[in-house]
Amino acid sequence: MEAGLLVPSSPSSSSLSSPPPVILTQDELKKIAAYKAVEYVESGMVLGLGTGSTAKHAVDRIGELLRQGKLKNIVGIPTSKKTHEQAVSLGIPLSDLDSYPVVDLAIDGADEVDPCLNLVKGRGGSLLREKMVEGACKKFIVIVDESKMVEYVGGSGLAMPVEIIPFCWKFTASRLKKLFEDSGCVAKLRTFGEKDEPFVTDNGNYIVDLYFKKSIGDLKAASDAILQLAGVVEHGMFIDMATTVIVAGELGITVKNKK
Ligand SMILES: O=C[C@H](O)[C@H](O)[C@H](O)COP(=O)(O)O
Repeated sequence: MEAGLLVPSSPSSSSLSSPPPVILTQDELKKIAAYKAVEYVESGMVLGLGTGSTAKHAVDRIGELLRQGKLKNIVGIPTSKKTHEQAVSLGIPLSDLDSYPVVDLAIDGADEVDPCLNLVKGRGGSLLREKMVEGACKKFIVIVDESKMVEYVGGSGLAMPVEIIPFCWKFTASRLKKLFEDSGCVAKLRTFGEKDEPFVTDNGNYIVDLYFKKSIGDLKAASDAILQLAGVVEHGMFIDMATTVIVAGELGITVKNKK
């Protein structure tokens, strides 16, 4: 585990008063984590490019280093249409898993990280492509600000997304809810806009967000149960997939490696 202070110390020991501590915004913390992760990128790598407000900083940085000639021969595999567009705008050469079934390194954000480095992802709706790309990686670095650290999956009280096919979505949502009745599960179709239209993923599917009042216990058992339901495409629990998590907080960067 490494740690580095973000808050500058007093410039000289003779100063009578210390400068006020620098309060970083959540977005600045995300950027710090992202830039740290990009230090692991080497020329010639096939890179999984994550999605979301944290991963966006990493993709920007990769584009910048390519432009400066400090990185060369990178092939990016984007995890969403949005990241694809961003990478194209930055001139990052792109391909896909059909051509590159093994990815050297992926860098992506997360919505929750538990003490065993299990994740919740997909609050931005990109969980399926992310899981495909990040499941094909030799190394998967997760970048978060400290607000994403939780005691257990679902512990933030926010959504655990499940991508489902649109056909009879209410039926699938009620079966999902029933699976986790003991955890006080609430299942909600993700919608957007004034008309509450269903949110549609890059793959043409819907998302049902599951909210838990308490821990769902064994994550592998929960995963198996969800994936056994016909109509479910994928869920947002990324169990035992992250190899490194970089956490940026007010007191510095912490790098947690999988044991
Ligand atoms: O679908 C979205 C992805 O899983 C994101 O990586 C995740 O939601 C974290 O996003 P952000 O960095 O914007 O908090």
